Amino acid sequence: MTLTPSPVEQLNRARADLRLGVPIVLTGGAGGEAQAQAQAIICIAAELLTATRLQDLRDLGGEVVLAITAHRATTLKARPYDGDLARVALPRDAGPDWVRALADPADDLRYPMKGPLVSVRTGRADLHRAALALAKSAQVLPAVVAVTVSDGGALALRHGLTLLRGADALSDSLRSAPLHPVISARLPMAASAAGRVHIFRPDDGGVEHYAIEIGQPDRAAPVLARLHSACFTGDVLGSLKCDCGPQLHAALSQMGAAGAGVLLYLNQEGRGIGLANKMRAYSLQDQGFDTVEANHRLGFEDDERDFRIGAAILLRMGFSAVRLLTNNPAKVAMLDGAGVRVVESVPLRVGATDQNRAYLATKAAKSGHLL
Ligand SMILES: Nc1nc2c(ncn2[C@@H]2O[C@H](COP(=O)(O)OP(=O)(O)OP(=O)(O)O)[C@@H](O)[C@H]2O)c(=O)[nH]1
Ligand SMILES: [Zn+2]
Repeated sequence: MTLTPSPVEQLNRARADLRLGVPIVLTGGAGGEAQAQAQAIICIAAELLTATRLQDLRDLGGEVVLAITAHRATTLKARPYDGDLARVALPRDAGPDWVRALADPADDLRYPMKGPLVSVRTGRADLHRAALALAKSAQVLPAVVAVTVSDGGALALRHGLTLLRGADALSDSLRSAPLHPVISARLPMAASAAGRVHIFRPDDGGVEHYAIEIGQPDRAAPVLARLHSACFTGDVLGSLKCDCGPQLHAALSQMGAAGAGVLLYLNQEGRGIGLANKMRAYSLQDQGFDTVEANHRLGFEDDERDFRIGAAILLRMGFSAVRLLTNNPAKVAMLDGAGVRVVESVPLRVGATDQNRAYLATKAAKSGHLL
């Protein structure tokens, strides 16, 4: 029936509910297995948990766990029995503050002893894994409080909760939404009077991305291109902690001077973790952790970006080969893997400051960037 939300629409509701602190219900069985179909969890984003909702979860009668990624578990010395994640049992007397202290590393150094933490090793973790992927896509901390329930469908119906069926296969749909062009308009810029901004919107209701086309690049030849990830602090505020602002402006100037080029402005703030989490990472960096360690302590990978989005936009615009302005070999590999041929990697070394020297050195040492 067309009145019923599609799985993608339902996914968006779930993402919004997680950001609100409203519980969602996930059921398994994407592969058609009866055993997995019977699996269900109800979960709430840890950073938004209230005492009342925690009590409601306890009243369901099952074991309440906090699912965290293996990176966060390692910091907390909790055993990640599920490989890439751990399900930490909530002690009976633990309240929302205890949960938040586990999810959020802000006070790790002030209160280092949080354990001993006991990880659950029985039962399946597929749905917890899906819930963590959803939390990342909602740009909240990757930590969810969850209870396994027997009839997820009935529970969701009874309480008017968003239900995600077949959620054990969620990670793929979260990452590969197709995009469609919305509008494009002329924009004269300092770097070039012949600028044009194109807006692309993903079909899954995720954030929009932009393409800035300069001049009239020849679609039959490799185009001078840049995949730029949003950096509010660097691009807008002129932060000295990174090199993003100078890279953005240097790339546009180079394209302006060449008379043609395309710069994708991808809304993947903070290497895909969102601005709030990036500021959490900055706060950890002030405690002495480097950019990679800070991401890990928060429970994220070093880099959560998906550059296939960039490839999809380039292909949609008719560009299948690029001369890519970057110092990041991972961008080259991702584009190549996604069907856009990188004929040349053009270094973009600008914006080194006393304040970002250590940051750039860490990216070179740990993330494979070329100095
Ligand atoms: N999580 C996190 N993100 C950061 C930090 N500093 C900068 N960023 C983000 O890192 C991204 C940098 O993007 P880019 O300049 O496109 O990428 P890059 O990997 O440095 O590659 P090239 O600049 O092409 O060499 C932006 O999304 C910034 O917001 C940090 O300390 N932590
Ligand atoms: Zn930056």
